[in-house]
Amino acid sequence: MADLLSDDEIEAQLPDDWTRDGDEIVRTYEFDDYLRGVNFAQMVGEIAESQFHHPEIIIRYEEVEIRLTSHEEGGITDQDVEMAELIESEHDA
Ligand SMILES: C[C@H](O)[C@H](O)[C@H]1CNC2=NC(N)=NC(=O)C2=N1
Repeated sequence: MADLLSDDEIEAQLPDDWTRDGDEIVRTYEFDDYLRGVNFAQMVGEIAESQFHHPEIIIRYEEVEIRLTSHEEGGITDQDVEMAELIESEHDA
């Protein structure tokens, strides 16, 4: 079990363009068309499976919202930050 991060730790470790929303960290990615978003969601799902840490993925027209929290711990842990960083690195690839 990972430890819950403090408010200061969350603020310090949150990757650029991610925001905190209560017990979740959130980012919305924009795409030129719907299917690029769908493909991105698939890639996020593959990362989630590899890390066994699963975000909420909301697919909308030309945008995908990713919401991360650690359910078992009941808040934000370094697993969420690590997932956000992995997603960022894949998105920038
Ligand atoms: C039983 C429990 O659901 C599993 O251990 C994993 C699966 N994926 C998970 N994903 C997230 N975001 N939080 C969890 O606590 C979590 N737990």
